[in-house]
Amino acid sequence: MAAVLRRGVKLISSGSSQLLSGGCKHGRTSTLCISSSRPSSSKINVELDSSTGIAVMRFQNPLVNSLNLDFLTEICISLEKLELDKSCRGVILTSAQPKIFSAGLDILEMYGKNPEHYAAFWKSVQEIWLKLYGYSKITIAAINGSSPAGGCLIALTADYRIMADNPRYTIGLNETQLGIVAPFWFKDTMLNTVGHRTAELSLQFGLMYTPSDALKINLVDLVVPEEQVLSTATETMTKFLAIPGHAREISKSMMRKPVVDRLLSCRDADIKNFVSFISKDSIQKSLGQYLSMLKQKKS
Ligand SMILES: CC/C=C\C/C=C\C/C=C\C=C\CC(=O)SCCNC(=O)CCNC(=O)[C@H](O)C(C)(C)COP(=O)(O)OP(=O)(O)OC[C@H]1O[C@@H](n2cnc3c(N)ncnc32)[C@H](O)[C@@H]1OP(=O)(O)O
Repeated sequence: MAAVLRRGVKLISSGSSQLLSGGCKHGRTSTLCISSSRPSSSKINVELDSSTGIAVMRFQNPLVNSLNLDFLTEICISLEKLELDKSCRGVILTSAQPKIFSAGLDILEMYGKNPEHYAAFWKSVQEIWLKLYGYSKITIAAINGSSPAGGCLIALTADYRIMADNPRYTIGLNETQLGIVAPFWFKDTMLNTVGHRTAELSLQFGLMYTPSDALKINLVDLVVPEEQVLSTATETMTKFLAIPGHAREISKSMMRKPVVDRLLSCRDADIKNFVSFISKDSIQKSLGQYLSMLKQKKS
């Protein structure tokens, strides 16, 4: 159930099974409607401040915010609700997990499963990208931890990226390091942000960047002390909000629509391509080895 935190601010815990359709208004505070059952299963929480119109969406999928089917679905539903909610003007994406923004796609969703599962999973990856890259409202990524691959993609879809100044955190599209290939729309999102040559090197080597290096190549827009990431995101959002909304929105769409349309024109083929690629023995072997490496790292 939504709980009032301070004047005009509501905390919204949302498990995908708990979300009801449509937004609703409670007095002065606009928020999402959810049922009160099993709030502990929520993988995200959303705080919407109706006095500023700024929503903060925190990812909280232990341990590392890896993007599995349920989590992706939950994020997508919440984004949709915020997009429909007139009192929301912009969304800050950040993490409630220590040290990690998002570990990217959940490798277990792409390993040892059947083609139907791979297809459903990839469809949900497409959905989140289409929703975020084509999002009408302002989005800012407050990157308070590491952000490899799909985590980097989520950050790349935002209108602005602010990263915590901690050299232990890295960000980038590291797919080739896992023996897999970032699909064309991951590539296009990167290319639109950092330019052709940097994207080419970055994708081939699967480079991960420290915050200061990410700033140098414009992968992030700002690096600030960790404790200032959220406040800086809020300040930046206020600057975006000062721009006439329709003009900003059309400009955003003009920049992004060709890339969005490209995926929309071949969604089914892209799913087929993914399923056939990920099902290959050699790719499964690479993913298996990578998972073992992640586990061994601990011991
Ligand atoms: C021609 C082309 C056609 C079509 C396109 C085809 C293919 C494209 C396909 C896919 C694209 C994929 C994009 C991706 O996002 S792949 C995922 C990439 N992610 C990573 O490489 C991150 C790996 N993880 C890490 O680097 C680290 O875990 C960390 C920095 C995120 C966190 O480090 P910590 O030291 O804090 O924590 P760990 O002990 O390492 O991890 C804890 C726990 O979590 C498990 N885990 C970590 N990341 C993932 C993940 N992405 N998926 C699933 N599980 C993950 C890790 O194994 C640990 O588990 P245990 O506690 O040991 O059980």
